Amino acid sequence: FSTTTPSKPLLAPRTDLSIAVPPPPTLDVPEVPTDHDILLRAARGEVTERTPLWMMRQAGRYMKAFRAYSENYPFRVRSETPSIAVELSLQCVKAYGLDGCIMFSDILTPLSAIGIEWDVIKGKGPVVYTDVTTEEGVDSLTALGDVDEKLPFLGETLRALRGHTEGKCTLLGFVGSPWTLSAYAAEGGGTKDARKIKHMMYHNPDLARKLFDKLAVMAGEYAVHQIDSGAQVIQVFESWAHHLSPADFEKFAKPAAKKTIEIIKKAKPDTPVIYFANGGSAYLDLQRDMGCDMVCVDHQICMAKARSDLGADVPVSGNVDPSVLFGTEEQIRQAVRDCVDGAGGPGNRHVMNLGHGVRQGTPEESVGWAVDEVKRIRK
Ligand SMILES: Cc1c2[nH]c(c1CCC(=O)O)Cc1[nH]c(c(CCC(=O)O)c1C)Cc1[nH]c(c(CCC(=O)O)c1C)Cc1[nH]c(c(C)c1CCC(=O)O)C2
Repeated sequence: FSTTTPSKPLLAPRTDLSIAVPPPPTLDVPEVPTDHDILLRAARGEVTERTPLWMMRQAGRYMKAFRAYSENYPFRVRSETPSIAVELSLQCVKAYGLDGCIMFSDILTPLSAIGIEWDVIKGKGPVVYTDVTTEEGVDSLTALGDVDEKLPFLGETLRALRGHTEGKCTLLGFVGSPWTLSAYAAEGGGTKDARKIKHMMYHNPDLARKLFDKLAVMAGEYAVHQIDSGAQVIQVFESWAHHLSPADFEKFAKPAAKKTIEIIKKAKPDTPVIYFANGGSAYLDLQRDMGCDMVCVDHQICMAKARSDLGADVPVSGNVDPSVLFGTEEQIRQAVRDCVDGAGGPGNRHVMNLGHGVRQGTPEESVGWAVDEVKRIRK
């Protein structure tokens, strides 16, 4: 991987994309690891020689090299400038030898292409400015349209990333699930109780479904565009499943997510799709038939039970508690071994991950221990 660290902050205004010059894709692969595509194979549901891994939010502020950028550029500049997004995606992969590289972007990124304005504010998190809780609001949302025209950085970033990762590791794209995106938009950002989207669901279910449906189509088409641009696996993030009872998941979120997955699989049957419902481990039985290739599991359940709830035939991803990374080296290694064992042993149609994202403040060396341990456990 050839990437660079900024020597001085580039104080570009956030609308200035003139620095968006990605380095040409480099295909100078010095030594080709035989397991370069192990994550892709496992995500397809194949038995592998060991368990591959990547970590949700593996590109993040826990890394000093990442903070060199996050302290100097706003989020949208970082994620919408291909040269920076490429660098931020690769930092952790280079540092730890992860089996997967996920593009540095956000689930909210495509919203601006359908008429929903948003930003990530330092110290506050994501903010959505457009009201989607009214009939007019929902009707005003447009189709995704031409992504290369509306969000040109996306394809550019993925194509450059694929040049860097080819023969080395698997490139992951991702989308937010329709329900989680709708909830983010309705709430206007983070929420304790998702009250506004629930109000819509209970008082005006037809309007709520219309919103979920629009976002389901958008997310599906956006994922297809990512695959056309080089993504080899897609993860669908139902990040706010913890706000949903099993009944509401089944009634509202599941049909919408299934629609997104259906659109992806119809256009790209060979690209594996991983579905992750954060906080949804109490209703894994409802996720058996999402139409995805693999179900990612949060850390509120032990992996052996998750496997049994899902059925042994369902490939799984997850689910080491991200907080374990604040523990000792031995505790971290043990948690990784327990997770591999819980999934039925190394390479048993399992992609190792955390049960949610790497937490801010995680010691950088902890991530290294987790990666090292999973790579040591072979058949
Ligand atoms: C819910 C969600 C969001 N964004 C995302 C999700 C789904 C994953 C999950 O459940 O955590 C997806 C996401 N966001 C980001 C990635 C990058 C790739 C990766 O390393 O996983 C991915 C896959 C970068 C990011 N996206 C964001 C950050 C942190 C802020 C920053 O870097 O400036 C990163 C690294 C902003 C963001 N965007 C969002 C949140 C909650 C935040 C964090 C806010 C904060 O901590 O201040 C919404």
